[in-house]
Amino acid sequence: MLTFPNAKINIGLYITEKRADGFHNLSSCFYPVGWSDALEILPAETLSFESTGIDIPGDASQNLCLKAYHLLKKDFPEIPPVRIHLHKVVPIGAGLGGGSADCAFTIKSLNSLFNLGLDDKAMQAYASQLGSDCAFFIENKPKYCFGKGDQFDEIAVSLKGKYIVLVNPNIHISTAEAYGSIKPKPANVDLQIALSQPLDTWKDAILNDFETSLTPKYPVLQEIKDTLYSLGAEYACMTGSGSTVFGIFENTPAIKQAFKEYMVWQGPLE
Ligand SMILES: C[C@](O)(CO)[C@H](O)COP(=O)(O)OP(=O)(O)OC[C@H]1O[C@@H](n2ccc(N)nc2=O)[C@H](O)[C@@H]1O
Ligand SMILES: Nc1ncnc2c1ncn2[C@@H]1O[C@H](COP(=O)(O)OP(=O)(O)OP(=O)(O)O)[C@@H](O)[C@H]1O
Repeated sequence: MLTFPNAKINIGLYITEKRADGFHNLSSCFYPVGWSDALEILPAETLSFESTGIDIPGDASQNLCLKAYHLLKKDFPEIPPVRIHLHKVVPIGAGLGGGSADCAFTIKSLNSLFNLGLDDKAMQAYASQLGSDCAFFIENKPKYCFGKGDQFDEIAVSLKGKYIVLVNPNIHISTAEAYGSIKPKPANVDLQIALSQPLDTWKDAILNDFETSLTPKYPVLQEIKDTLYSLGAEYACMTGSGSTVFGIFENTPAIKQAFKEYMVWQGPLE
C-alpha cells in the first residue's frame, strides 16, 4: 500500500501551561498542507525498514514507522512481517510534523492492509502514545487542538482556494529544546473566534509563541516572514516549534528568486 503522509501547519500556537507530566498544554489550529513524504508498506517474509530521500537523524530502529508497527503488533499478533519504504521529503525538525504524519499513516495503512477494524478514535489512541502531534494525522482535517496537541474540536475555518508557500531555512530546531526555552502563559486571544474573522485581520491577532521566543536567536525567521508579506501574503507566521515559515496568498505568488537558498514548497490549500 502506497500513501503520502503530508505535513501540517499551526495557525496560531499558544503554549498555555506546563503540565505535571512535563509536557505543555497548548491552543492551536492544525491545518494539513500538501508537502508530503511517500510511504510504501507491503507484506514480506521478514520485517524491514529503509528510507531514501532526506537523511533522518538517529537509528533507523527508532523510526516512528517501526514504532507504530511494533505498537500495533503487540495487540494484533496476527499482523505479518512487512517491508516499509519511507521516501523522506518533508524537512525534519521543521515544525511540520513530518515524523508524526509517517507514524499516523503507518497505523492507517496497517489497519487497512490487515483489516484490523480500528476506527479513527482507536487509531488516535495508538498514535498519541507515540507523539503529541501524531493523532491529528489520523483524520487529517483542519482542527482546533488543545491539551498536548492530541485533543480536538471542530473549527469553522476554510482556506480552500487559497495558496500556501512554505519556506524552510535549513535550520533544525529540536521540539524538546524549543519547549524547554518557552515561558507558558494563558493565551491573550480566543483563537477559535480570531480564526472565524476575515483573513486580513489575522496578521496582528494570531501569533505563535515559539516564533516570539526563537526570532531573537534566528533573525532569518523574521526576514522570511517580511519577504512573504512583501510578496503579498495575507498572513505569514512560523509553524510549530520552527523553523518553517509559511505565507497564505490569494493567488500563486512569484517567489522563485526570493528564497533561492532555502527549501520551498508551494501549492493550493484544501
Ligand atoms: C510544536 C508542535 O509541533 C505543535 O504542533 C508539537 O507540540 C510537537 O509535537 P511532537 O513533535 O509530536 O512532540 P513529542 O514528540 O510528543 O514531544 C517532543 C518533546 O516536546 C515537548 N513537548 C511536546 C508536546 C507538548 N504538548 N509539550 C511538550 O512539552 C516534550 O519535551 C517532548 O519530550
Ligand atoms: N519518520 C520520521 N521522520 C522524521 N523524523 C523521525 C522519523 N522517525 C523518527 N524520527 C526522529 O524524530 C526527530 C525529529 O523530530 P521533531 O519532532 O524534531 O521533527 P519533525 O517530526 O520533523 O516535526 P516537528 O518539528 O513538527 O515536531 C528526528 O531527529 C528523528 O530522530
